[in-house]
Amino acid sequence: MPKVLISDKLSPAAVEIFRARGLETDFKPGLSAEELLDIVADYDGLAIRSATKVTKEVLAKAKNLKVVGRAGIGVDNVDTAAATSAGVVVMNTPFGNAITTAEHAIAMMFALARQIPAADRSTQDGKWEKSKFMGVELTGKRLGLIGCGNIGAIVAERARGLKMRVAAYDPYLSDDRAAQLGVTKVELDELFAEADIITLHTPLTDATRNIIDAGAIQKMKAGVRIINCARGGLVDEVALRGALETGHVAGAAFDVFVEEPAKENVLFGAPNFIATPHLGASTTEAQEKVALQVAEQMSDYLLTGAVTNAVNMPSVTAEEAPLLKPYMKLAENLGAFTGQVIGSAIKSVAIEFEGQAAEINPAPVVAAALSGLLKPTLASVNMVSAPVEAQARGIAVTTIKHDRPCDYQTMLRVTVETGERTRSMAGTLFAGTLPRLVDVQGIAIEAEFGDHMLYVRNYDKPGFIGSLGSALGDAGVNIATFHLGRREEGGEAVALVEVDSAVGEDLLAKVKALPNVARVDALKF
Ligand SMILES: NC(=O)C1=CN([C@@H]2O[C@H](COP(=O)(O)OP(=O)(O)OC[C@H]3O[C@@H](n4cnc5c(N)ncnc54)[C@H](O)[C@@H]3O)[C@@H](O)[C@H]2O)C=CC1
Ligand SMILES: O=C(O)C(=O)COP(=O)(O)O
Repeated sequence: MPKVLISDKLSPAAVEIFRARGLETDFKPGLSAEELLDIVADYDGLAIRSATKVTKEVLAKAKNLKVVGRAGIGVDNVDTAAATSAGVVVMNTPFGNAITTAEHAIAMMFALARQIPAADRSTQDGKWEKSKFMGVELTGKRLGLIGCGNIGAIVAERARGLKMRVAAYDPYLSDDRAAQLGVTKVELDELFAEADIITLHTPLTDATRNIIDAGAIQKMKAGVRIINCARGGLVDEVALRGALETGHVAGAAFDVFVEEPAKENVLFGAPNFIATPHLGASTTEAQEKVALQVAEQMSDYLLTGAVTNAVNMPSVTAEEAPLLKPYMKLAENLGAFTGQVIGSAIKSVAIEFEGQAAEINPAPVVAAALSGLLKPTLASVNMVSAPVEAQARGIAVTTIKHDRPCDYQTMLRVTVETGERTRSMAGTLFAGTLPRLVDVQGIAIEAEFGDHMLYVRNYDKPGFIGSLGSALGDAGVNIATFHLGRREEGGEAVALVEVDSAVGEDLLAKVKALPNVARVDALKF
């Protein structure tokens, strides 16, 4: 049974779900990086929030790991590229904490507008400084959103309810969506020039790092207020400190910092600066939602192969998973067959879907075909890593669906080109689940994929079967199944022989030397 480690403070709901689904579960929130390195090899699944750093080193140790589940949105604490190369699915829960985080941004906006934290401290210190804490009204003010995805859109809706005028800078926001949200789409400089309050809701990327820097602050209205409940690093902290000191920025409220946990920070103690310790997602409701969701998603993947909300793999629904599994196996076998006989660098791969196969979700099947194809040349590749490995090698991948009469109820074909030669294999599913090879290089054949096989290209001449049988028998290799196909009588032919043990180089050379044999390969599936 798969084993899961929860290494961050997830709601106990996650433990309950994992255990109810029959997974062995260890709940160890607050593990140090060293402790994680020591034990991670034992687990098939790792459930985290933002504290655990899933680095290259962790992934290198995690020999059994199949899935990292982030109970939350941002996966910047996971080395997703390294996870993909290691064949580990990374999934998140993109919606469960969005409302809660948007509410935190709104709370920060009120806290800034009315200086609530400072007023609270002063009042409880017995000062009653009524005139010191003059606030600003939010009604009618311009709110500038940088990023208008899930959370930004919720902030926009709430802010419109507060009678604010809302503008958004988000290159990926469509005009229709902006109109639906009642938000004015603006360019970044326009937002900087017009906004009374700016709130950030983008991921941290190369394009968004320091999107608010000293130059940007210069372009802002004097008296602007800035809220960051998205990611540390979106705002240049040193530049902001300077602007808070001069009063050009009238206040800032941050939930996230360049270095976390932020025990020290250049912004701490600056005038009108409010800080919370990455609390955006921390409500009972949100934590229950993300914990439940991540535990269900991870259990589904580990137990059924269903993939939901993965950031590095196409989705496979729970309903699709049982239907797609045999197709993925067939595609992997067809890919593995071609990969083992191709012999030189691959330029392109086409995966064709015919009959009932033309109706299925092709992406996971293509990933499985690529995984089989690349396995003979790459030490460890699976359907998570195969598409990026193919891309990295400049292999062009095409998916073709045919809507035409087909000899079989369902059929997949994998065709690989190297520039010098083309290899093409097709297969079907017997009884909807059993992979069968039905075509090798245009020659009809009907064969199962066995663990050890001999693939012989020969000429259709009398005596071939006998001499091949004797060569194998003399070497003590038992034949399990024997399948033949030929292009025409006396012409090019194919023999696929399933054997009970691996065929060594000596025996391969003997078979190759038999009369009428053109080539022979030992295949493994
Ligand atoms: N403080 C906290 O505890 C939490 C923080 N977050 C963070 O909030 C942020 C937003 O989350 P969601 O709204 O769920 O993400 P999302 O993916 O739904 O939205 C992000 C938006 O940013 C936009 N964007 C991307 N590049 C941009 C650019 N260069 N300039 C302007 N806009 C750009 C995208 O088009 C998208 O609309 C993420 O960084 C997430 O990690 C999320 C949950 C809790
Ligand atoms: O979901 C996110 O992106 C968050 O930043 C929430 O982080 P947390 O789960 O509270 O450590």
